[in-house]
Amino acid sequence: MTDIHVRVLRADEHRQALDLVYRALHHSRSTDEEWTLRAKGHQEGRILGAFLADELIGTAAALTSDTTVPGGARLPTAAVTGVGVRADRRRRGALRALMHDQLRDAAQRGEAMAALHASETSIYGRFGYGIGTHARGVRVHARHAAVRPDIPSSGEIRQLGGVTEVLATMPEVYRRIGRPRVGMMERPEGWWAIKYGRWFGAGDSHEVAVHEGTDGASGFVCYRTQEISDYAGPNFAAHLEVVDLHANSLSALADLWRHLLAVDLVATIETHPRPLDEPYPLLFTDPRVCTAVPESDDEIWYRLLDVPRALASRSYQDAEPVVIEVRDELFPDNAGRYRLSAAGADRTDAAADLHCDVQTLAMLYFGSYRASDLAELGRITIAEQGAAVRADQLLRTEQASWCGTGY
Ligand SMILES: CC(=O)SCCNC(=O)CCNC(=O)[C@H](O)C(C)(C)COP(=O)(O)OP(=O)(O)OC[C@H]1O[C@@H](n2cnc3c(N)ncnc32)[C@H](O)[C@@H]1OP(=O)(O)O
Repeated sequence: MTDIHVRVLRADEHRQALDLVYRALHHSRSTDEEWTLRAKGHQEGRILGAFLADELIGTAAALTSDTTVPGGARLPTAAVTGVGVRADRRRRGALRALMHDQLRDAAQRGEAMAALHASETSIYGRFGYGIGTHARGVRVHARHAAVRPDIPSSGEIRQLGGVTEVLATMPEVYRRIGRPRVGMMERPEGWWAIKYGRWFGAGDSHEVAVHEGTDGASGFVCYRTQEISDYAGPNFAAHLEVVDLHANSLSALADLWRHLLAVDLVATIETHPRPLDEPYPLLFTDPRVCTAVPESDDEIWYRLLDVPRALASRSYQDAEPVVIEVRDELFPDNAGRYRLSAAGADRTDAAADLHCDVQTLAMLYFGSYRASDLAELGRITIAEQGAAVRADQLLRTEQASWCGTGY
């Protein structure tokens, strides 16, 4: 709709935008304490507002970050968050206007991709976002669980104190553990204030335990416990919710679980969404103490903004080359043919073996989907038999891609 216009919000408009998003997502309005934390995470120029006349009707924000891509390179990324449109002004094009301006702004900043957690899967594909990583929560029956004693321990657990120590320590801990998985992202400084500041704010009961190996931090877990029955009966129990967990080895992961299982009076433990290929049952003496939490498992949606750069920045497995033709209506400069080979990716004039749109390319890029499956599902057109299988091999990643950061 033409009478909607989008502009960067001034700092004095940010709280109004936050409350608009909170209402859109059914949260209560921000408290003053929460606002103080949130304000620390806001990045100048990255919160957009959609206006009808002079009335703010929608907003979308982004954090400046980067994402690890196959092969280990890190690509500048707009981590999109805080998207909402007022309930009484929906389906008039406010989101469309916000998304277009936001993507153009990110591209102008030199960001090779935009990324987001989607509230609903039906929204973002039209803007070129495709599912890049997957994740699934794990539920463990703590009273019957024990970590297998033959998994070697590789360090000590140190529990951190209050919010000051946590905020001073955790950014460096996260940096130290590195980026063991494709899809992991840089956590901007303000992210820690927003997330951990809130988890450790007044009236909250979160804890952080850091795993310290011989070379320094190799993992950490942030969790909180909640009573699920009172002291009166014989079955007093608490539920432990893991809200953030990263480890750069399975032995560090096992040690963190030894710590979690040592927390007394806990009946059940549930984790934030984990990588799909983490061999969870094998951590425990009885593999059946854990089950997947039955939820949808798309984690991060990516929009490739600079396709030539993105394709040239990732690594490829050893296989015969394939030429892929990409369509991109919003960023026509991305459109064209690219030759992918074990040596890298370049534009080419050669005939295409496969054709797909930029959304499908994002699904291939992180190795989370096989080209041959997407071809069977009608998302890729094949010009040459065997090309999809070559693309499967070239684009395969060793481990499941996973971000592990909520924003
Ligand atoms: C990254 C994040 O922050 S995720 C959080 C997203 N926010 C929410 O889910 C909060 C609740 N929802 C909202 O605030 C709004 O409904 C929004 C932001 C999802 C959509 O805003 P609107 O201004 O109504 O969207 P807009 O009118 O621009 O619609 C653009 C297109 O998306 C479609 N669309 C919009 N919302 C939805 C939806 N929830 N489901 C399916 N399609 C949708 C529209 O039909 C339209 O389709 P078209 O391309 O065929 O024309």
